[in-house]
Amino acid sequence: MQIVIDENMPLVEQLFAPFGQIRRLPGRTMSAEQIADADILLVRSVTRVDAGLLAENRRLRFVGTATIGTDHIDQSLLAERGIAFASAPGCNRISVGEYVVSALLILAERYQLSLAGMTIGIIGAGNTGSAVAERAAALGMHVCLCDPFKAQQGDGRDYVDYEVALGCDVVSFHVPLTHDGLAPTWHLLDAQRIAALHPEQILINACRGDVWDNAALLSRQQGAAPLRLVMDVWEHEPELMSALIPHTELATPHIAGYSLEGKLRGSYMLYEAWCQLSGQPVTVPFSALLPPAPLSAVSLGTSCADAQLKALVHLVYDVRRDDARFRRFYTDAASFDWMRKHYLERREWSSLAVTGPDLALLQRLGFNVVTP
Ligand SMILES: NC(=O)c1ccc[n+]([C@@H]2O[C@H](COP(=O)([O-])OP(=O)(O)OC[C@H]3O[C@@H](n4cnc5c(N)ncnc54)[C@H](O)[C@@H]3O)[C@@H](O)[C@H]2O)c1
Ligand SMILES: O=C(O)[C@H](O)[C@H](O)COP(=O)(O)O
Repeated sequence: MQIVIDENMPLVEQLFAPFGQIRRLPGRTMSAEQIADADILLVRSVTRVDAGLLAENRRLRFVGTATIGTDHIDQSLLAERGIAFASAPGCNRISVGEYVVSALLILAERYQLSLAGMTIGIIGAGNTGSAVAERAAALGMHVCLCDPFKAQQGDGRDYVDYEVALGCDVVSFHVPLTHDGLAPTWHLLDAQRIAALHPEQILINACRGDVWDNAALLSRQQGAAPLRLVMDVWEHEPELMSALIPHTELATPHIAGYSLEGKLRGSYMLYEAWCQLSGQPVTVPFSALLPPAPLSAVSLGTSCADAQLKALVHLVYDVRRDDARFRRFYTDAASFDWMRKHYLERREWSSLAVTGPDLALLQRLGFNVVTP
């Protein structure tokens, strides 16, 4: 079998080599001709899998995207052609949650804010939104979930309307990019709502760039009352509106989900899906794939006060690392993709074993708390 895979997908040789011949291609420029003979096609968010890409292929059996987002996949086309599909729901939810907490800790220090007691509106209460909610609640924030679909289904959690969530001290967006249906998310944060926000609010976008009207944001930021923006995703990536970058508090090149664990889980979930589809046993355990973390253990002599918590969080991952790199190296679309392809290794908090007294908060946040 011919297996075509995005060049940025980790682990695929260990996982898919037993099934056929692997050919890696740059995801953003994959063409119909290049994938004409593929039996399996594994992509990431930068490859649009549509009629154009599949125009010369008559043998495809399985398409997988090692991502949570699926807005780049024409799923109805795959269904029409009887091509099996899998994505990687929740694969990097923890990575996104940790990205948002790192950003909040940094802005709290920058503006002398106390996160405890502040309100956070979370737009989209699925895997990533819930990961943020869990961590924000652990830090004492008052969480307001906005998700009309989950509110309608009922899951025991309380929900607020969008306009209420937009009034919170922090508003973090975690919705899929949708253009139709009951509550489409394209430009969900539109010019009218951007104008109504107050300058002390912190807005975070770690879902899809097109959920925010970036042109309207730029004109707001160029005015007398700019907002406090944390932007990981940008409208029209990788051709983003670079004039926005200097007007943000933190700016990164679509890496909120790029922990090593998150990326490996994405590939692994497609391996599991293919094994299930093809009736073959899963022979490689996920635990065998994770390398040891560069820093694996820390012992705290005293209980974990705010300062220690911040130090521990940023010992494992500090979003300022990626912000500085982005501001220094971003010049054009190619540099955007280059920074993502050559992303520096980043581990999740669970990779750090912490011992010491009174570590309940660290445990709630996902650190590997080891009782002595
Ligand atoms: N920046 C990154 O690296 C990164 C990482 C992971 C996911 N993402 C993006 O974030 C999106 C969400 O990820 P997830 O794992 O939480 O997905 P999910 O499917 O688990 O949750 C999305 C939630 O959004 C809700 N929703 C849909 N439309 C809404 C609306 N108009 N208003 C409020 N809520 C709405 C849905 O009901 C669902 O509960 C993904 O689709 C992807 O595009 C980005
Ligand atoms: O949808 C997702 O999982 C995230 O946006 C993820 O960061 C996408 O990463 P990419 O496929 O663009 O490398």
